[in-house]
Amino acid sequence: MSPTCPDGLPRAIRHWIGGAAADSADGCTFEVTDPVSNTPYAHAAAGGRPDVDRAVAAARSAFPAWSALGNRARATVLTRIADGIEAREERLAAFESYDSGLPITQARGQARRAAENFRYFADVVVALGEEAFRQGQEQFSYVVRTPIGVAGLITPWNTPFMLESWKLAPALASGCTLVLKPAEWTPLSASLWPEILTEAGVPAGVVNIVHGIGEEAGQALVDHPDVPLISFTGSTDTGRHIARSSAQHLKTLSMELGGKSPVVVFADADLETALDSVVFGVFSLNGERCTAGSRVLVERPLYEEFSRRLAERAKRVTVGPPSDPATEVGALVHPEHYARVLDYVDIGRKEGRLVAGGTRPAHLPEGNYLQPTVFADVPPDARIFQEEIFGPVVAVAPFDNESEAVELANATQYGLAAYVWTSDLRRGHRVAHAVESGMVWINSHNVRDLRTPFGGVKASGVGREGGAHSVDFYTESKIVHVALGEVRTPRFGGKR
Ligand SMILES: NC(=O)C1=CN([C@@H]2O[C@H](COP(=O)(O)OP(=O)(O)OC[C@H]3O[C@@H](n4cnc5c(N)ncnc54)[C@H](O)[C@@H]3O)[C@@H](O)[C@H]2O)C=CC1
Ligand SMILES: O=C(O)/C=C/C=C(\O)C(=O)O
Repeated sequence: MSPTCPDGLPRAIRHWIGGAAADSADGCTFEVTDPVSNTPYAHAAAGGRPDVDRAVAAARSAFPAWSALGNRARATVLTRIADGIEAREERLAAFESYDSGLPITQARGQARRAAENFRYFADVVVALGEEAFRQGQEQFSYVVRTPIGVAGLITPWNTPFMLESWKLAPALASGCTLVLKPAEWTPLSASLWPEILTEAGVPAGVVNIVHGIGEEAGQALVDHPDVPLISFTGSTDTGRHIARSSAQHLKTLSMELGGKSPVVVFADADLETALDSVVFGVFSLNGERCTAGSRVLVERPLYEEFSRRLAERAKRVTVGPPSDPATEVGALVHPEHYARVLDYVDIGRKEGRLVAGGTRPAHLPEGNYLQPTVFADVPPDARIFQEEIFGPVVAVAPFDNESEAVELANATQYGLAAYVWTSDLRRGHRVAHAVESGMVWINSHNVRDLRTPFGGVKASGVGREGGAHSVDFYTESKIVHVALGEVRTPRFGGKR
């Protein structure tokens, strides 16, 4: 076990079902490792169908009372959850950083964002009104919004607790009860939910957590007939598989999938700010980020200078132990993922020109560390231009004019985020409109506004979450029409 293990590290990570910690029905567990020592530090319960069945049953029995509670009362509980997260910021960040390899300073930021998610959705549902429509003096129609039932939430390993909170908060605010299946590589921070939720007064059964392998616990949740909705964040391949499985029950789906987000830098851009943003955008969170700007397209007159300076900056990024406050890039989550990223680096050596990184830092002989890596002159058909690497690796390519920039930006199957840098705002908006992506930032890095729709197009996902979009997703709308005046129904079948 790593010598830097945080205080209070559990040796056993258990399910949370109906308000109580639980082992799997068959007693199965799996080993959980940290990305610095790559040795097991705990065993986690490996859930299967019987565990998911129990969790769904608990969520179903908690649903009537929770959904009937009313938005304001649920918002009060959400605010207490936010308080509980904030009170544990340090422990939460230490757990997250230890388990996932995220630098501790960034893990603290993610813990704060998790609390913000709960405060934000508490405010959203308190402010929520319902729509009404009037047709002159004849008819009045109003929308009744009801929580959809038991939500199935399946989350990834890249910023585990924050992304769990991004689904839990709107689901709970909307009146759903839920079953969460955290990612198996990073179950540690989810082990803090039970004490946070219990302290906040969340009734037993409202939130249930089943740990386990995706193909077993996750699949059982997707297949369960009493779970009408799945919110999934993860890889595009798994998303496609879940969509196919969900078709059987016609489930409501939200899919936040992979990305290969372009950063388009025009020659008139503010070079220093654009550089800062590109470096942060692809190397923060270890590059394990769906919205990472992992393809940088630079207008020809600026291309050589930009590539050279990006390489220089990448070489100066501090790679180090996740627990060190000076660390900017920590350890990649798991040896399997590390090997996959290294494979891409080998592929990139043949496809582009390696100008920075590509190797393990000399001062870190153990652990899943990679020096931030920059490939220049990457052609658009290269695998490192097309495929999501999900690590600290960036592909850089030149373009000659605006239409070529848009063509290159759109030349992958993905369409999650895009970034445009130019001092010509008209052009910024034109490019933003032409780029095929769910989100575009102009002269800005990935600054989030929780009121805005979050999600992608093409292979990057289906649906939007964030703000009112999340409430729409976790509720069903029913329209009630009522006649206001005299009713003149066309008469069939003769006179009265
Ligand atoms: N936020 C994002 O955009 C993410 C993208 N990825 C991409 O995916 C690649 C592979 O990562 P993986 O860990 O394999 O991601 P994944 O998509 O397999 O895992 C995400 C979640 O889905 C669950 N899952 C897996 N198979 C399932 C199934 N059949 N039914 C229900 N749930 C299932 C997993 O247990 C985990 O909780 C990464 O290298 C990266 O490129 C991965 C995680 C997050
Ligand atoms: O900011 C959000 O709400 C979501 C961010 C998600 C990612 O960065 C990710 O999945 O990598």
